Amino acid sequence: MEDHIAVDIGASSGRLVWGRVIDGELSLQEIHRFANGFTERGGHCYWNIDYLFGQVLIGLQKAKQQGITACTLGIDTWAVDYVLLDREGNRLEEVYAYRDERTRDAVERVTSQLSARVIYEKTGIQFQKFNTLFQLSVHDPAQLQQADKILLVPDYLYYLLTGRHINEVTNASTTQLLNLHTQDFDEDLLRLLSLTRNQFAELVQPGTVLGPIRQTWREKYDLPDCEVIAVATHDTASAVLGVPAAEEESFAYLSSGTWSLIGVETIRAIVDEQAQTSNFTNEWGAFHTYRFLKNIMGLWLIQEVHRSYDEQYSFASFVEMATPLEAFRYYVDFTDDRFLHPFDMVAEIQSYCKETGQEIPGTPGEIARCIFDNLAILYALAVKEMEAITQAPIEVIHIVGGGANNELLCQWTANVSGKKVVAGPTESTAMGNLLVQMIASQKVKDVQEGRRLIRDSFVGKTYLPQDPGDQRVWFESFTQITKRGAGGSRGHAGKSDCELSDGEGTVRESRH
Ligand SMILES: Nc1ncnc2c1ncn2[C@@H]1O[C@H](COP(=O)(O)OP(=O)(O)O)[C@@H](O)[C@H]1O
Ligand SMILES: C[C@H](O)[C@H](O)[C@@H](O)C(=O)COP(=O)(O)O
Ligand SMILES: [Mg+2]
Repeated sequence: MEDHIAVDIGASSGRLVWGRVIDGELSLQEIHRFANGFTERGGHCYWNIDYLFGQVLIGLQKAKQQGITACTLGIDTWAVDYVLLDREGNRLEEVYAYRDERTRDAVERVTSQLSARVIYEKTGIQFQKFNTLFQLSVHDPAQLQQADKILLVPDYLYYLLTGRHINEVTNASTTQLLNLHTQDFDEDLLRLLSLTRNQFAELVQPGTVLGPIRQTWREKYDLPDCEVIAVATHDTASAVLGVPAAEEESFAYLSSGTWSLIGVETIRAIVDEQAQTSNFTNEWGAFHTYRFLKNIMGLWLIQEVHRSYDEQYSFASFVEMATPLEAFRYYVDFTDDRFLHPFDMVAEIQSYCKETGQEIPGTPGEIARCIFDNLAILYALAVKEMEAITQAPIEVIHIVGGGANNELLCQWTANVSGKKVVAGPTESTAMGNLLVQMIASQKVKDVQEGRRLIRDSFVGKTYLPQDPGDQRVWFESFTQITKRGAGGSRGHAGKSDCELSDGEGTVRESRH
């Protein structure tokens, strides 16, 4: 098969991207783009999964109209959220969105039955209150008992397309239900949830061929003849595959979209106390790797500010307004759960600054600058923590996803971390999705060859650190103000504060 189509659905937008290797380069074309986002009804947050599946079919129909008659197809989406199916394959209810408040106390409830340390040693997954483990722990038990199959969102889209039940491993690992040692769902955790193994599906690796699209869709829509392939269906796992790193590079990736997922690729999980205290995760990667990473609140913050200002400013204009302003006038600990789903993000940021005795950002540019500056500090802290935990130096940070377009944030990530930053590709998730399809189709030999193809096919932008002199001031001010805290529920990140010593750039760790 020469043509490949990636469906990449993030929390804020989705896209279908056509890819083909032409004269030794990866040629891409965006075929269809659509908005995504959860809606709130009756005090709960839901995804519109029927709308999303409809957009996939519309995108495939557009592909056929553009002359793609036969192709492979892969789907990736955000993590943790799931669908309950009955024996006939019908959805038992709406699909909850992970920002739903129902899990506010779920971590404490679960870890009172099985300790956090035991759960972390079993799974290696960061404690985020919206992980599937915690969502299922607060789900109506009667509904759970009726579930014949529990599929994650991309698994469900694959099921709708092909009729096949699967749980693909990279996304299944984000449930915090997979056992690192057995490489299967953990029996103790399933028992704690009163669930059984056969309520989940067959665990499959990226590259597994699932078959054709069901005849029922091909009769209703004029679709290409597709060979559907399970890719790295967790969008971040695909994003990591699409990072154009050279084989010899010691690199960190930063998948910068709604979330900022910053991490390194490892071949073994790291589940020591230091990793747990710093709330790093070991999500499963493609080809038997692990994604040792940390969730940082990300560009959700500016997406919500965009909404607070009635969408009158583009993301590019926020960057333009923020760029000329003084750096680090405000310090905000965006790991605090209060920023996970506030009613009004602008007001929440202003309240935090008032509560911590700081000046209050008032203009859209000041709010944006506050967000970008403090994200840069959190990225730099995560890099310092990873170097301390893995004992491996990080030479370059590859920023991929929509955030690669944010020149201010890319530059200040370099300034505060002291590392070289390479920005792009924006569509690394789609490229990683295509990469698995091309490996499965034997068009590309392996990940290294695929990354070389991506490197040869697009030009990234390099940012070198500037103003290294002020780093210590920024870190120490951030640490002092955020340690004072501002009320609100702190994130489940057992944060360790890395502080720079006297400017040599070495790292001295201090812990709460
Ligand atoms: N031109 C731009 N300038 C600045 N930021 C941008 C630009 N384009 C996209 N972004 C940022 O990228 C984010 C979306 O990234 P994306 O990877 O598409 O998110 P997701 O996959 O989570 O839906 C936006 O929220 C915005 O902050
Ligand atoms: C809730 C999860 O942590 C989240 O989905 C994250 O893993 C992720 O995949 C974010 O992807 P975006 O493209 O929505 O930023
Ligand atoms: Mg994304």
